[in-house]
Amino acid sequence: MSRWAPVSWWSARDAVRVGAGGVLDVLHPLLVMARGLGRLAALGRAWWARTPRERKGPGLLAVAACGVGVWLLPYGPALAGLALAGAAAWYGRERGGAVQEETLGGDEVERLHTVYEALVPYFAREADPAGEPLYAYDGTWERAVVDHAFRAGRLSRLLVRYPAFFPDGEPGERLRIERVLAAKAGRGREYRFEWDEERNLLEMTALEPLPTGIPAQPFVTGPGETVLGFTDGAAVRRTVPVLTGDAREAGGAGGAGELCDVPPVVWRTGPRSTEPHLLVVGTAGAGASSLVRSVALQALRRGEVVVVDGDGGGGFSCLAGRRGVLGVESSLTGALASLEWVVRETERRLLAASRARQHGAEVPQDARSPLWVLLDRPAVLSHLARAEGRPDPQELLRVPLRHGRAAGVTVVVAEQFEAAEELTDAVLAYPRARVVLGATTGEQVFSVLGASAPTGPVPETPAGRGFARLGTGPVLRLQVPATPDPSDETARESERAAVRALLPEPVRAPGAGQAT
Ligand SMILES: Nc1ncnc2c1ncn2[C@@H]1O[C@H](COP(=O)(O)OP(=O)(O)OP(=O)(O)O)[C@@H](O)[C@H]1O
Repeated sequence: MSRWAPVSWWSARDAVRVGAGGVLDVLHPLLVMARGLGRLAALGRAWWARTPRERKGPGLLAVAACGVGVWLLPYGPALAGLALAGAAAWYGRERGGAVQEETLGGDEVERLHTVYEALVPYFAREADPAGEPLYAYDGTWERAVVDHAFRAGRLSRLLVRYPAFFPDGEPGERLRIERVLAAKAGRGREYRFEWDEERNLLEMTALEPLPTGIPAQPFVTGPGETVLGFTDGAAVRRTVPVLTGDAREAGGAGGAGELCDVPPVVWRTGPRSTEPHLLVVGTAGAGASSLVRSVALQALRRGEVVVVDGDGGGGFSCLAGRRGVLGVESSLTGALASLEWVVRETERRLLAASRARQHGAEVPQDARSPLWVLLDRPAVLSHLARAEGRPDPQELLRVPLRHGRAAGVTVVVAEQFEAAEELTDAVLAYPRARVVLGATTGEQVFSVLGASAPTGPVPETPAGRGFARLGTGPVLRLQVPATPDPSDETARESERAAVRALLPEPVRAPGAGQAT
């Protein structure tokens, strides 16, 4: 063939392909850098989105200060440019990045298939009119599993599509699916389930355990705010600084320790609160008394409390005779006397507030300062009252429960599930802030909170672990701060010391009886 013969079509295409490949090879470093810069920008955006509002300003300030520092350093900008290029190259690698996409191994494919097979009995239906049903005994997981992620070889996130006929509005049906998924994804972890009823999607995410052992301490809160416990970062927009238990132990009880920011469940009380009263229901020994004690210690920072300890074993004697504690009662007679006083006090406050308003004056301080009525296990006293033919102490709660919000009176009732049916209608109806504690069933959670728990079965339930719901808000996982009775020798000494440190000063010599 002559040197000058026309080039054939195929050889021209080969030449273009080789040329394009060469150009891509030459540009490859630039492409990697561009991808890395994009990923760094995405990480920055994600950090910005998850940073609480109050920490954004200081964060920006720190970044700006670093920028000025780098600018002033000799060769600072050049070194910063090199560091950025290095970071971009690292994050731009083909399989690199903070969020590394895993190629599915055989084991992972098998796990997804197992999960799919476990769901088939619930999501498949005989004689499905759909030509190719999503779930079938001889089907495969690829169409049903929309997204998934594995961490350390275990399923950490799963998004599945379910058929439209599945009754996803029924808590019982949901619970069955959640149990199956939690079992197949691996026991020993807690999972969050989110049902997207509009798109027939169910998302399961493996959760980190909540922090346990955070001791009682003066939490950074505003007036009328009470920290019930701690929850997931994604569930609330706020964090509070706390000293962790280990840090306090390291530094000695109450000593300076390492601070860490944790997301709290904050309950707001007072005249503008939509959830002015709290109901806690727990299994025996789940930590309901500790939660009441924790609320009492926080309430005493700004108000006065009356405590009724139904079975006398809740460990509230540490509060007796302290400033702001108007009474700690465990007998039926004492409880009735205290609660009758609370009723009269609520009415007095209402009257004083109404008179002040009529005269266009400010409501006097003694008619609006916070008064807390804390009842632990009232069912015991109700039973005794019935046996002795005396009035039920719970009936006396009707007035503060109904009018307490306007009178600055907050009621907290804690009871065990076994005796929950002894709670009166008023106690069950008025408290709109609710907590369940302990190893509870889905039905128990629903009966108290009026909504299902967002997570499946809890593998291990440490004391003080449960769920909280404020009004009609979402159900939040909850870990109550460790607030033991200071005389409980089974509790950790550092935690007991932390409670002792929070007790208000005594108003009379120890042993002189209870304040009334
Ligand atoms: N949040 C918590 N962190 C650590 N330990 C806790 C927590 N809450 C409770 N405990 C411990 O669990 C035990 C039982 O707590 P508590 O007496 O508060 O439970 P309870 O539900 O009131 O039980 P009961 O009604 O049977 O007295 C105590 O030893 C207490 O120190």
